[in-house]
Formats: sequence, structure tokens, C-alpha cells
Amino acid sequence: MESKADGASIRRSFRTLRYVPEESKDKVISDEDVLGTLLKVFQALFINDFNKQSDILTMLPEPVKSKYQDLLSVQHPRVKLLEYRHHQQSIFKPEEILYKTLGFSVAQATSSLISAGKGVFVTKGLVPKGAVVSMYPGTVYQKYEPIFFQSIGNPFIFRCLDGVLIDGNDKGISKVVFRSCNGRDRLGPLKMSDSTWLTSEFHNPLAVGQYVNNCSNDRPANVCYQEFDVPAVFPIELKQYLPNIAYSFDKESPLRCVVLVALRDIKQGEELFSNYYTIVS
Ligand SMILES: C[S@@+](CC[C@H](N)C(=O)[O-])C[C@H]1O[C@@H](n2cnc3c(N)ncnc32)[C@H](O)[C@@H]1O
Repeated sequence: MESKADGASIRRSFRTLRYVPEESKDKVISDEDVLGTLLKVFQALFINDFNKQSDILTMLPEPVKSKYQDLLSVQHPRVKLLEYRHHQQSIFKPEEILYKTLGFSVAQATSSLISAGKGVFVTKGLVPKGAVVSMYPGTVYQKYEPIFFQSIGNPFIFRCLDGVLIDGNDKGISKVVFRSCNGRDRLGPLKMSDSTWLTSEFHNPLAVGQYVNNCSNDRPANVCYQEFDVPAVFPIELKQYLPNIAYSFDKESPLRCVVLVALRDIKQGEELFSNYYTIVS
């Protein structure tokens, strides 16, 4: 169950910090549903990228290559993977892939709120209640890791229930730190996360959640945050679309991600609003 924090705490600051009791564990949708959505979108993006770069295939490790060979042979029985690009002429933009897989697309644009800067809108289609509508990108810091300089004047720090922090700022030192961690964690040709949310050429069209504005009395929240730890079974070749990366490399711990889930059906043209101070109990 959710309730809004008192008005005083909302007025205190607009920083993305949620005051929630430590014992709160509620999730609006199951982890399986979050995983299912991410796999569906990322797999579609991956296949679309085949069409853009045929050489990506030759660079992939053998088990990954044969897995997609099988997948594409099922969809296109007479087409071998290396020939797939020539048979499948259509190349889509990431937002079109999102629309084709989930039935909606989202994007940043000037907020409908005066002086609130940018916001996030449903640009096409309908977001059904309970759908994963975007992701909160950024560097993931454990409680004990240094974030002092990155946090100065930074309204994009998201606090998870267990004190883990996600820095979703796409500028300045935050951007440098994310890029540096991204370079560090590459596995040969395979990237372990997506840094394109730091540019205007997004590879993952869901990675705009840090631009969602705070709700108010006349703009009630239509999305909420939900934490998601990426499971060990997550396909290695799809990690390149994850817009989060751990500040310290640790291959034992799961990567923390945060998704935004629709609290009601959201129509085309509507702006997304979350509650920065959600209390889940
Ligand atoms: C996490 S950022 C959201 C993206 C921001 N609108 C931007 O363009 O960078 C949080 C900042 O957005 C602005 N903001 C968010 N919700 C707002 C609201 N309801 N009214 C006015 N400004 C808001 C505040 O400046 C806040 O510090």
C-alpha cells in the first residue's frame, strides 16, 4: 500500500530521495514480470542491431552465436543467421522497437509543468497499468562507497530501500564516472552496460526514468519506482542494454536496477509523474 509523505517533506527538496521504512518490501509487479519485459525489449533491440552491424555476429562468443542462430532460424526457418541481415531489410529506431514490443514509446521533452525543465512523456500508444514504462539509469553506489563530489547539487541521486544510491545525472563528474566504469567492465567485444543514455543517441529507449518529475496535488503519480536485481541467468549479450553499472566491480553481487511501473493506464501525450517521497508500507 502506498501513501504520500506529508507536504512539508515534499516542499523541503525535489531531490530524488525516497523516505521509506527499511522493512518495506512491497513490489507492484513481480520480479519475473520485470525480467520478462526487459528480456522482450532487449532481445528485440539486439536482433535489430544485427541488421545494423553484421560484424557484431562474428565477434560474439560461439555459445551466444549459436543461441541466436537457433532463435532466428525458428523465426525465419530458411534464413541462416549470417544471411539474416540481407533478408530482413527493416531497421528500426529504438523507440519504434519499444512500440513494437510493448505497444507504447516514451521520450524526454519539455515538461508540462512551468519551470520544471524536462519531463518524460508517452509519445505513442498506451501504457497499461502494471507495465514497466522506463528505467532509472546511472552508476550504482553501495552505502559505503564515496559519492560526495558526485552528489553536490545533483538532483538525480536515487536512494534505494537498502541505502544503495543510483546517480542518474548525465552531466559532469557523474557522466565521467559512468563512462569510466563502463569501459572497465567490458568483456572483449561485449559491453556489460549501456552508456548511450548519456548521449542523444539512446540504444535503450526505456532509459529516461531519471527525468520523470515529482507529482503534486493536481498531477498525481502515475508511475512508481521498483527495484530489480539483475539475476545471474540474465543473458550476457543483452547486458549491453542495461543502463546501470556498479561503481566498484563485483562479479558476485547482482546489479541493482530501478524500473518505473505504471500505476494506471497512461495515454499517449500524458507526462509521467512519480512520487519522490513514496512511502511503501
Ligand atoms: C530528477 S530531476 C527531474 C528532471 C528535471 N525536470 C530536469 O529537467 O532536469 C528533479 C528536478 O526536476 C525539477 N522538478 C521535479 N518535479 C518538479 C515539480 N513537480 N515542480 C517543479 N519542478 C520539479 C526540480 O528542479 C528537481 O530538482
